[in-house]
Amino acid sequence: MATISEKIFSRASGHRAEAGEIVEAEVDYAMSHDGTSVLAIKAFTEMGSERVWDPERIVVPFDHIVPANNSTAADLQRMVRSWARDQGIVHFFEGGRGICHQVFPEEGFALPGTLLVGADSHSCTYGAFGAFGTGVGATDMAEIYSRGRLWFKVPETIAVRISGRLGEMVLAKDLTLMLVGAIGADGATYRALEYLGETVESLSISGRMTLCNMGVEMGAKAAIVPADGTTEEYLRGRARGPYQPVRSDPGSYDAEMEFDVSDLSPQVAVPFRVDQVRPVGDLAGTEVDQVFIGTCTNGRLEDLEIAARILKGREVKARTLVIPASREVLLQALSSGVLEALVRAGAMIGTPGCGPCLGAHMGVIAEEEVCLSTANRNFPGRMGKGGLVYLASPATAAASAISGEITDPREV
Ligand SMILES: CC(C)[C@H](C(=O)O)[C@@H](O)C(=O)O
Ligand code: SF4
Repeated sequence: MATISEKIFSRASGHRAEAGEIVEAEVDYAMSHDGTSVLAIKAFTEMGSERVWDPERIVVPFDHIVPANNSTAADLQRMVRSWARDQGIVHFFEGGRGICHQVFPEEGFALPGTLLVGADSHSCTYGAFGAFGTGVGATDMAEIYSRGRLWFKVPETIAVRISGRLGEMVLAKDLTLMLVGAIGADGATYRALEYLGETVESLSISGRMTLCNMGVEMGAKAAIVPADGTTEEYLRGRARGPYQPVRSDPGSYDAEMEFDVSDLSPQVAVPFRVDQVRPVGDLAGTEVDQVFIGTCTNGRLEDLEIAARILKGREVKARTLVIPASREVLLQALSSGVLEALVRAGAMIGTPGCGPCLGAHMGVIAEEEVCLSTANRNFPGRMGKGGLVYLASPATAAASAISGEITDPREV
């Protein structure tokens, strides 16, 4: 009897791996971006390493500060580019291609049954494809650059079963925020979350990515949706190679939880905790200075589409920033008319990337300003010193953009 995580670590370590055990495992693909590559390269060099283990299995997308906002960022980015060139890194993605967690799956690296490690906490997003995706720090990444292997503690798994049909204008993000509120910011520390049940099965890849993306906000090492037909369909023509999906054996879980989302309303996480989650109705009327639709949580086509549906033919009152998660998303939004509807409504459009998500550039807010964001974190100072970040779905964000205050998307 074994869980998905145990099966993945068994294959990657070459022996039967059980939860609680520490194993050395071989990584299938590694990822580091413009931000964390800087530190990982420094550690790699300090370790005395000269060549990377496999230039085809290290993926480097530029996304956190693109285009560079000052000469320090430009210098560091030049250093990473030239290191990648010297090492012969094959999968280097220049700024504008998109957010690492969006580009990585789009390019077919996120495959069922694989072990994927990123130097970024939201690498748990790859669990949406039935993979074990996890984030590590720069020194661990340097070790992977060098040897392609790392020590891992095989996590116990909490099965989270979700039933019920999501209502009109109630999205995967609302389901995700509800779970973060219920499980808590440290409720899944060092566990793997496995999402099951009819509601999860009915989610699109985009919705599954939103769900898995916030796994780390509950402390989880990984958040996994078992691969199925929806996964296969997405991977057709994208997958980088053959893959072997794995499933958990019944009864292999450490704990099980159940939720019914039939009556769920749109949810909002209030500053400064991701698990301080309330129904949108409780916050209706809270004034909003800026609305931000984007990030690795909610910057995909589906997210922009729902926002455009709400904003079409209307005018935003709060300043509104839309940043597509990738060039692929931007192009689709362009050809489908989604982008035009957003621009006509008064939205600013940014270069695909992280944008102001972590307060670095392109939409940082002022002290005491309120931003309603579709991102995954609302810690103090996250989008600018003294600013307040509320987290919600793209539908709630669009509805609130029109009125300039937090608004239930079912009421516009
Ligand atoms: C910059 C990076 C290390 C960080 C992370 O790991 O999550 C960022 O992406 C974030 O969302 O805060
Ligand atoms: S969009 Fe935000 S949460 Fe996602 S990787 Fe970028 S900074 Fe981190």
